[in-house]
Amino acid sequence: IKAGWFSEFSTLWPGQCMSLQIKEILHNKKSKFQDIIVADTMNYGRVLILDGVIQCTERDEFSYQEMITHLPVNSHPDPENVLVIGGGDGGAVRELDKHPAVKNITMCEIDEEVIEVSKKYLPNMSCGFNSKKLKLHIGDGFKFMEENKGKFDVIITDSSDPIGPASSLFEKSYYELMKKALKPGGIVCSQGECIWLHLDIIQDMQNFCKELYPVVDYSYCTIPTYPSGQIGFTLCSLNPVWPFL
Ligand SMILES: NCCCN[C@H]1CC[C@H](N)CC1
Repeated sequence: IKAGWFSEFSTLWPGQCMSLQIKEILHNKKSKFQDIIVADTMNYGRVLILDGVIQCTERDEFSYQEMITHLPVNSHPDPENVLVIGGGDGGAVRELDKHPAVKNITMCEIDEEVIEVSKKYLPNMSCGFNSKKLKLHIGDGFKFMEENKGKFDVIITDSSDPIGPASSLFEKSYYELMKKALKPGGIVCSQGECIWLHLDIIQDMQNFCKELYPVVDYSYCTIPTYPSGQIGFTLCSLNPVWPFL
């Protein structure tokens, strides 16, 4: 990558790619898990790129971070204890901290270097790490889930794509684990990919979630720098009665 244009090629969106004009590369280093790049762009502010995939830009991240957090916590009558798997840029925690009913935020992020890079270059997102409600764990969300049963009112999986470190977070066994980690009436909200690109993954996830949770749905937001300009959320609730309030 050099100052000029960054193009987001991936087998997950064949035959298309989003490109951003780059003003300056601020960080470019491999962590234990992935390549981490932060760059300053022409008109999206700073961008975080992991293994060549755009994770968030300062200009449009709010669209995704607000939805993935406020959809579940505003669908729950008393979302006191919230778990975030992933979310190392800090934006999800920033949003959760705003909600008066949220008392405890637990975060489990596998790559500590993403947090350090966000603290250094993405202050508008990493401000979330100043939350007094936050308890931070560095580790694998899958393992964390196995060790934390019946503790959470809401679980948010703010992950990258099902290639590399995040692939296990898109499997049925992970949703079985989350179900055990929820309190009665708990709600799950996960980064759910894009209907224009991943309808097969989405359909498969909706089907296996319906075997586990009484209420399963899919929501989406528009976000210009994600592939096809939008991304969705897989929502599951243990409370069978909508609205859960
Ligand atoms: N907090 C941002 C998490 C990143 N979310 C994903 C990044 C990769 C995209 N292709 C899909 C969303």
